[in-house]
Amino acid sequence: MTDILKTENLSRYFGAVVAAEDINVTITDGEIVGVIGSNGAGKTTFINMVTGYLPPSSGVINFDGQPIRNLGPRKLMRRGLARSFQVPQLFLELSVLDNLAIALSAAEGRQLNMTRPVRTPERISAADEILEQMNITQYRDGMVTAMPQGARKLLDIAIAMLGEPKMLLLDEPTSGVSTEEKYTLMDTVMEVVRRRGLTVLFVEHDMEIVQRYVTRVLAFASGVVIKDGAVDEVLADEQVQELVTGKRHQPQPEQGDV
Ligand SMILES: Nc1ncnc2c1ncn2[C@@H]1O[C@H](COP(=O)(O)OP(=O)(O)OP(=O)(O)O)[C@@H](O)[C@H]1O
Repeated sequence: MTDILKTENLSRYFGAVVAAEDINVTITDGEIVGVIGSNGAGKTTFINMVTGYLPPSSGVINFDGQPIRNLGPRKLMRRGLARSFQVPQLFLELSVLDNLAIALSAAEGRQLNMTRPVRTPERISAADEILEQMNITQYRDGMVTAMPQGARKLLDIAIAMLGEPKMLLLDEPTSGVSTEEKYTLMDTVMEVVRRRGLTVLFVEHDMEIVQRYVTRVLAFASGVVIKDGAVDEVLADEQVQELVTGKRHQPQPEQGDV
């Protein structure tokens, strides 16, 4: 197993606010890692720095063995690092198919051009393939506004997968999604992730989702990683319970224990 993402002393300050400080994280190819932390803990700042949306104040980011700190989101996407957003970044008044065709055209590095059709046979075929894998084919020809929130999240993640990334960073994939929809959504995403052998890092507030889908957790508090380890170990940690999850996530005693 090789390292795919490595950060060294990665920091970001907004004036006097310490949004992230000395983040040292190494992610191995194929890992599924959860990022937890209370509001304002620095999770999105970390994801934004790694994906080129926010320049770090200091520190190093290596992806796939190369330094990437000065690269923007487009270049990173072409290197194989893609992301989805807490609020899906979609053209609401366009069809689902057009959203995918436009994203594919951007992934190919093309500017939109009135004289060139955005729907080419190759793009339609690639769009149909990902729609089927994400179980959202039924929405293909309708506008994004006609999709429920869970399906919009799946479309946003589908778009992130279009450039055949090696690693996917998901910012709160289940936020705003109903309790009934969230497991179906995560099962669908994880099946595609497994089939494609992707590495995933995802920010999540829902500890049931964290426990079910990740093997390793990074716990953030006040811009610092306070714990990095196996999911059960991190969720059982006293400091994590105090600062991130609350006491209700303490492991329950086995039946018969006194
Ligand atoms: N553009 C900005 N300007 C000033 N301060 C910012 C900016 N972005 C983030 N911060 C601050 O940096 C800190 C970390 O914010 P961040 O959004 O990374 O937290 P988070 O863990 O993602 O929170 P949430 O779970 O609420 O999304 C917070 O104190 C926040 O107010």
